[in-house]
Amino acid sequence: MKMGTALIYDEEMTKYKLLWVDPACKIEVPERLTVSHDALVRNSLADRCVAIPVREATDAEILLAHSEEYLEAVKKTPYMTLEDLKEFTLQYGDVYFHPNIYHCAKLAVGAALQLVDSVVTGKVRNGMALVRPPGHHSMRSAANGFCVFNNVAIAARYAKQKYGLERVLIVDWDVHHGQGVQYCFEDDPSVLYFSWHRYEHQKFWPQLRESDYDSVGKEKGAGFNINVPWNKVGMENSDYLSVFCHLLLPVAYEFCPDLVLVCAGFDSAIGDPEGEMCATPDIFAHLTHLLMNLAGGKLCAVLEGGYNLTSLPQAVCQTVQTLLGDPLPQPANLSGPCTSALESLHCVRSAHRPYWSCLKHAADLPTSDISTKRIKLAEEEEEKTPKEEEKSTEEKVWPEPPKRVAPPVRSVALLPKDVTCPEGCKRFSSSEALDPLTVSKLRENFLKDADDGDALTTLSSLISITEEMKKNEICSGLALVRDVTMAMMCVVQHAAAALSNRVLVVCVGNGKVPSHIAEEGKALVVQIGSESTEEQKCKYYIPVCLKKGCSDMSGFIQAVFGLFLPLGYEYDPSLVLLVRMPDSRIHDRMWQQLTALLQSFAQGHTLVLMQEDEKACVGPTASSLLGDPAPPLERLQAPLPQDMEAMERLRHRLQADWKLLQITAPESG
Ligand SMILES: CC(O)(O)NCCCCN
Ligand SMILES: [Zn+2]
Repeated sequence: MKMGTALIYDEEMTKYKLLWVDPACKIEVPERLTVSHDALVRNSLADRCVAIPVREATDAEILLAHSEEYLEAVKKTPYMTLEDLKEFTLQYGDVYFHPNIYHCAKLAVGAALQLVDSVVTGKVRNGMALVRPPGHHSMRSAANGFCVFNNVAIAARYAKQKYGLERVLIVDWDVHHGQGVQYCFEDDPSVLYFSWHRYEHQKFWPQLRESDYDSVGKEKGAGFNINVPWNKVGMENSDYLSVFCHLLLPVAYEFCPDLVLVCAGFDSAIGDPEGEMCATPDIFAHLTHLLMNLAGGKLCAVLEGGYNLTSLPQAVCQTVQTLLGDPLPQPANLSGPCTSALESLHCVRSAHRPYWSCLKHAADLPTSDISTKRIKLAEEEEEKTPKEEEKSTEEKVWPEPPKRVAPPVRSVALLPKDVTCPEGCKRFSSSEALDPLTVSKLRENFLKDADDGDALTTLSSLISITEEMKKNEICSGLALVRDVTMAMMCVVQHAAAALSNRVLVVCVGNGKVPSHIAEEGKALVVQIGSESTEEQKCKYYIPVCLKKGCSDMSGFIQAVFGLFLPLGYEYDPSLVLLVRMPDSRIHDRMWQQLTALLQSFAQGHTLVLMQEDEKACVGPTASSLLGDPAPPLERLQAPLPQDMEAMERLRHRLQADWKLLQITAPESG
């Protein structure tokens, strides 16, 4: 049964503010919370969530990440005069105190813990806590960067202690480095901390040497701290997606967390005065979705920063709407990552090569002088071509995120009569007959013996399904057919011709795929199997070979993140056709992960084709199409080196045509 999404908010946390002049702190205003919550209410998202009340954190909970002397000191602030508060604040950096901030800081921690309880106990599937003060900069004995207590660090410790979780992933997409979280867990292999942040070669606040990519963690925690420094402003959606696909997700799946906590700061969105980035609010729908199939969907998002009162609420709504399971928006103009982002991505992947088998094949980092020279060269290169993302004073403008309308029918199933329709799916029966022209075309093009009534019914039903997807009357569908290759041909032919759709075809397993359907670019066909099919003929037919075939989960997941997702984002199809070739030998869990992840594209319009003897796959496929989180894969062992090298060569060859496949800066000079 579909579990809900928690929303944790209390207006008490708006009842503190800056009481004196401090340019560094004036952006942290109560309105950040009110505009975010009001937007959720206005967009009818709040009432679709399960409202969970906040509570005050106990001393013991706060002491999970802070010292007694610090807690005792903060306890005194409610009784301080304005002068005392100013005095007290001076000992910390870029933060302010207020008579009510201690109360609000306890509520912010308590909100995060309530969210953890609701998600881990299964009362809800996932959720978001809208809190202030934020947390990720605060340290064991110091407030910092508008933060008093480290909400997410405490939540991670609390989840491990109370529920015995072994591994917790913290994803920090705030535009600042959560050094407080890094310090908390840098020697702890049970908490993987990932952060990207504006850095500009240590020129940007908090200007810490340890925020750079070579801080990989200490002692037993080596490898479990991942810093992605943004050395230029103006990063866009492509930069964020590239880092997710080529770094965070492969590592996160290898880590196989029991819980995902997100330091959900939205100052990494366009228009924010702190981040000065150019990623649009809808990208947070994709970032959220890409994390939702880890840990069986147990995801807790806790607000950190976000200071533009227009992009902040938009990004909060995009995040919550995805947590609720609504179809994703079409990703906005993906132009490929910029050189600076590629330099950073390359450096981080190289720094973490020793710790993650998915990065083993990452090219070696050149010796330091070459790398800085490369970076300098790359930057000079970029300087020469002034890009719009240079620091600009004029107000940034961006389009309102598109409305994400969930079609009346979430998923249909085209099944032989004797196969029961999974709960939540609607059995498809081709009600209206197709127009005779289409029927005659079907006969001549696809039917061996023209009067094969069943085949004709099946093919015409598939065509009807794609037409109803085009009209957004249904979101997705699955079909058991006698011949998946013929069905695939028919759908691609029709979708390309009649519906002028770009179709992404993902073929899982061996089998002859008539690559001519990819010829003119109306379809992008990627096929993954154990046979190295004939060399890739054209840009739109991409065969991926795994020595051990699709049963090799670690090789498969590398193909999904390193190839399928970047290709899919760049191709930007309006229909995804997922074809399970006969005896593909793919594990059900891997199949469900793939079915879930491919819904990143085409606003979730996914049509799954399976051979009719694969009845056992109908239930699991349907649950993924209905938005249930795919069950976690077990801990992945190393992918086969020869598979990874083959994928490297393939990626290297394709990246000229497909920019999102790049993971290193183009050879400069
Ligand atoms: C939570 C946060 O990361 O947005 N705080 C940013 C503080 C910036 C101080 N210059
Ligand atoms: Zn921030």
